[in-house]
Amino acid sequence: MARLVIVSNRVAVPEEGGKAVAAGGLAVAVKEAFSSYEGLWFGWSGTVTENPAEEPTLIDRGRVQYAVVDLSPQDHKEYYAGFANRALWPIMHYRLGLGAFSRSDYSGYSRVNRTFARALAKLVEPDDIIWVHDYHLLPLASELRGLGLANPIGYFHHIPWPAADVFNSLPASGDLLRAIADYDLIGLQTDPDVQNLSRNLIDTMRAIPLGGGSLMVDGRRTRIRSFPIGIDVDGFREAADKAGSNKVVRETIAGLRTRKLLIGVDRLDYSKGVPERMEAVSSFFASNPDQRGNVTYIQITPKSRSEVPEYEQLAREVNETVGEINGSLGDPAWTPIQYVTKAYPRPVLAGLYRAARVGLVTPMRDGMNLVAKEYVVAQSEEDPGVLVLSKFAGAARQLPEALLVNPYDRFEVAEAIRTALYMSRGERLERWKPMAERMTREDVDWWARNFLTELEHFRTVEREPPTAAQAAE
Ligand SMILES: O=P(O)(O)OC[C@H]1O[C@@H](O)[C@H](O)[C@@H](O)[C@@H]1O
Repeated sequence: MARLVIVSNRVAVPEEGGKAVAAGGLAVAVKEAFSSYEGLWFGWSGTVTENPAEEPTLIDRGRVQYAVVDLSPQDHKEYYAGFANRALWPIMHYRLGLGAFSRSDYSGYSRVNRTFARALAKLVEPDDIIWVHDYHLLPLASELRGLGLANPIGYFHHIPWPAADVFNSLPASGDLLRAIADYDLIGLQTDPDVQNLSRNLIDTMRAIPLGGGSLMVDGRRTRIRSFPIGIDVDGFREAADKAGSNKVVRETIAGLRTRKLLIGVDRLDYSKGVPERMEAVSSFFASNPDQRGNVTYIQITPKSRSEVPEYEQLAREVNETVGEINGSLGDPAWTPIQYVTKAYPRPVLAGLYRAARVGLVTPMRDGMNLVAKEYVVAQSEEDPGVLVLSKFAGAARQLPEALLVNPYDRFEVAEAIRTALYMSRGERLERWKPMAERMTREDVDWWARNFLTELEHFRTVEREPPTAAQAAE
């Protein structure tokens, strides 16, 4: 059986006995990819230690072997908290003002990619296909090629790929564009992301388009295509169906009494637009005073990347915003915003989504946004709620029946909340049905299968040099 090797910064090693760990979107998606392969999942152990071992720790769990490496404090600071999350993350999310580039962080990022490649190369067999995930590992294929690996290597970028002028503001952008072309297949979330990267490679690297998404860059052929990531629809729907028996869900619903629920669930990240959303909810109550006391907004926002100063600052800003809004609008019998920073497991979230009349998913920019998809899938088919979705989330392309909003315009979002709350059941059903069908068709399995089927081609056909006609195109 052909082996699949997955590489990602975070690795979700299941507990012994097959019990899955609490997993984010990336981990669930990657797990799905192993359903038709055996193989290896390589990445950071999540541990930071003074003297990390050079060899990865190997953990066997059935058909998948996990190979994890620790990071030194310097690696963690420069590679993860520094270049990946203070330079690449803001730039990829179009937040030029938040980007903090440092040469030492970039050299740490390059060093960790090199160290990962050296450790991984020893574990890869000639027949393996390799699938690398996310922005922490842009140069990995290039490092692996430098060590002589000729295996098909694919890359999936979970976050947005910005327009050339934005990306090229990053001082290391030229190196990264050169390095990314060492992947055989590059998967992005949406077609605009594909256009942004392809255009940049053509204009900046003089790449030659070969048709069908293929480009010749510096004598190497790569293909760029969109593969919108999906969710585990069956698992999520089942969780929502069973959620009524969950204590947290039951008590939350009981606490609402007759109030309608607005829900937001996001990692605490400035790309998610949490304070902006709170301001929009505040505007809604300001212009709809009759709704005060009739609607509750629950915002669940687990803390994230607290070691990065911009995230610490955001945590303070959100606390202040919640305090101000609750203080000025609330009364002893009603708190407009219930804000929690605890992470809840899937059954609780699925139950809360189902109970919520409105799902508020209003990122300032997002590669895809799986919460939007989960909210849709969790709805009851008799009485579905309404999704208010940012037009700057990749998911908006697959969910055009949602109420699409500009998250920078708090009044537009406030108006959409009002429309959602007053929407008839007939219109809610009409909007929800096509979205639910699309989510079911385009689920995580569809996503993984599409990417891997295409990556498999690179074992043979795609490696052949372009014909004269293609090269002249
Ligand atoms: O791994 P972190 O920094 O805690 O962030 C959580 C996840 O955030 C996602 O949005 C990224 O695409 C993932 O790669 C990442 O793992």
